[in-house]
Amino acid sequence: MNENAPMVVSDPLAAFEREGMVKLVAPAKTNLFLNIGEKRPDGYHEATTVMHALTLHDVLHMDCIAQGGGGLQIEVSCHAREGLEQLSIASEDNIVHKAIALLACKLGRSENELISVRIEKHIPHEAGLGGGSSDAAAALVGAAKLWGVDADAPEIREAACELGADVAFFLHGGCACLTGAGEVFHHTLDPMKKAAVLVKPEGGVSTSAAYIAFDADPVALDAADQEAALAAVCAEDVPLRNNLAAASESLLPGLAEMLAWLADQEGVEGSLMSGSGSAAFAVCATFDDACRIVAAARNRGWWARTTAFSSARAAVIPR
Ligand SMILES: C[C@@](CO)(OP(=O)(O)O)[C@H](O)COP(=O)(O)OP(=O)(O)OC[C@H]1O[C@@H](n2ccc(N)nc2=O)[C@H](O)[C@@H]1O
Ligand SMILES: Nc1ncnc2c1ncn2[C@@H]1O[C@H](COP(=O)(O)OP(=O)(O)O)[C@@H](O)[C@H]1O
Repeated sequence: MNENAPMVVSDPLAAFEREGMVKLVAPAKTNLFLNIGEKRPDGYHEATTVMHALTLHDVLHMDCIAQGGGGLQIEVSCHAREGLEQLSIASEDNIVHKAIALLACKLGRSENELISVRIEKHIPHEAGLGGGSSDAAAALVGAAKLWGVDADAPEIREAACELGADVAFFLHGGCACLTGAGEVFHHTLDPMKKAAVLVKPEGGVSTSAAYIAFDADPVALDAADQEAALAAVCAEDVPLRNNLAAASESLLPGLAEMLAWLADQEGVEGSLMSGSGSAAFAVCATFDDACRIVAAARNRGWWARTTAFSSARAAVIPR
């Protein structure tokens, strides 16, 4: 090796990372199966879902800086990548901010310190891809690491369940069947090793708006599909169903057309709206099929990209 050759820095941010900082991966998810049931007295709905992590992910950089006073301070900045629309929310409204504050409270932590978080957003928001929930799970894992708290501490899972129905899944990742309001683990499934396409029309769907539209006109799935999802051992065995799709379609003109278009593409083995939408995924026979479908979707003006099913979870990236 030539010792005078210039050093190649593969990650440009690495040069700015302080010793002790933590970098985390926050994967997107899709729901292979989503069966919403009755509304409960707490306002949440019964849900049976099979979630699968995707290789598409956000990246979080977290640092802990000692302060002279003022207790816990949290600063979260969000940076849109890959041409995504900037998420214009205040630091304190970011679910990552809430996650860190909640975990500190549960751990009884009262040090004077600043937790600074920089989120690189690759996952579109209001897409049903769980970006915010995954960021929150990663922030819990990252804060625990910065504070020297065991990754299995029960406070982490408790905080995840309080932050939102989807957050707990991201601590587990891979493919899992969940019940309750979507936060109770039923069983783990063998993940799929397949290429996929994600497509999203302009505009998103608010999760709470989708649930309200669902209550106005509920759709029931077959009991046989519910049994198949609860019994499935592999991700491939899960029937692709989502009874929230009609509600989301009623909220976003153009969504139904996009879902029909995706289902009709050559090389698509199965497709479905992701969670509450507005993104959809298609399982593809080959990576070449996925690339061709992405190009065709972009020609129609939709956001689209290839991805793959993954066994990832929200986790620290080793340095
Ligand atoms: C629909 C799903 C499918 O995985 O997620 P997305 O596709 O939006 O990511 C989930 O059920 C969403 O989970 P999550 O996005 O964590 O929702 P939360 O923040 O907990 O709740 C947002 C709102 O959705 C409604 N909600 C959520 C979950 C549930 N089982 N019943 C509900 O009624 C409630 O009105 C709640 O105020
Ligand atoms: N870190 C974050 N990433 C994305 N959205 C966030 C974040 N923090 C708060 N939010 C808010 O939460 C909403 C839902 O999160 P989002 O990732 O869009 O979920 P989903 O698409 O799975 O329904 C967003 O529209 C945004 O207003």
